Amino acid sequence: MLYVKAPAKINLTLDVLYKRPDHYHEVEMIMTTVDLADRIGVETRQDGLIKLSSSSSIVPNDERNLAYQAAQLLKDTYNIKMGASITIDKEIPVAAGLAGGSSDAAATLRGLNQLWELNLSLDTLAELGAKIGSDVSFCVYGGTALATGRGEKIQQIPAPPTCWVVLAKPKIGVSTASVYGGLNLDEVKHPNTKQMIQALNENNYELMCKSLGNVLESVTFKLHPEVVMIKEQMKKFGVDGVLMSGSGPTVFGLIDSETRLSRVYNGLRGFCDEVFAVRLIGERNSLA
Ligand SMILES: C[C@](O)(CO)[C@H](O)COP(=O)(O)OP(=O)(O)OC[C@H]1O[C@@H](n2ccc(N)nc2=O)[C@H](O)[C@@H]1O
Ligand SMILES: Nc1ncnc2c1ncn2[C@@H]1O[C@H](COP(=O)(O)OP(=O)(O)OP(=O)(O)O)[C@@H](O)[C@H]1O
Repeated sequence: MLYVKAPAKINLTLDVLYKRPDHYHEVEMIMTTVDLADRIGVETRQDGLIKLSSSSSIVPNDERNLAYQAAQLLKDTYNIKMGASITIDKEIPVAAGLAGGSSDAAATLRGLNQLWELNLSLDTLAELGAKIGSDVSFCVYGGTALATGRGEKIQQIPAPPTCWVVLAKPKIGVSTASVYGGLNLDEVKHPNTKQMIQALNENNYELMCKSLGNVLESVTFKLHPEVVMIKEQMKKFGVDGVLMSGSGPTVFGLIDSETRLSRVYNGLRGFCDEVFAVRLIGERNSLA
């Protein structure tokens, strides 16, 4: 069995520029990886079938699973006769705004590329990944990137200053399609993407914390007031910066002191379903 790491992502910024005729939204967002990861195992099957199992009882084990779709897409595109057994050790919460499914698909592409000796470049895998979902291309590379288009155009940028990240997810799942669908661009406050890029270029932690912004917060906050409450609690417990990731409902807080980290972590565990304290990684080579 070959094992591949599938880390979660957070959005440091998420801006929507306009709605496109194909019903997707043109986005501009800065994404980075955190040290909370699923573990994907891949093994060749001589019978040509794709079989998947996972440690989670809520993700499907059939062709609805994004990792299954990744294997099928590779097989179909390159006319591969071999099959694969895929296992998923799920650590990333599901439907959380952390790209868990997308990262599983990306890790499956990387893993099978190696296992089946296809020698495809990461750029080729990212292009394939875009057919599965908008976040998959970023997850193929990992690291830190500016994503544009519908999210599939990836430009690597410097990793953020290292710090702690507290992730807090309330007991609800959010549908990405309905959040984008509920967006009113006349109402939103756009994040300053350029300023965030400057912060990363300068390795400036304070400016990074000040530049966090996500236009989708306006929609998810209206649908789920408990997400607003988590954001307020994080501020109260003393994080340096706080934002909802993706379409939510996970909220993340950035902290650079271990003392404050335990205060925030313990405080949130009191009333939030799933809380994680992890490191911001943001380096491309961390996928090994
Ligand atoms: C919210 C984010 O996670 C931020 O990183 C992504 O923009 C969403 O990425 P994703 O979950 O991979 O999204 P997809 O599976 O491609 O799309 C799910 C649905 O979200 C909406 N969608 C997604 C991406 C985009 N740029 N515009 C959209 O309007 C569409 O209704 C689409 O049918
Ligand atoms: N490998 C997988 N892991 C998790 N969910 C999966 C997977 N494959 C398919 N799904 C389905 O995808 C849906 C979204 O799950 P996921 O955890 O990827 O959401 P997310 O973190 O909000 O994604 P994003 O941040 O990319 O919008 C769930 O309804 C789940 O059933």
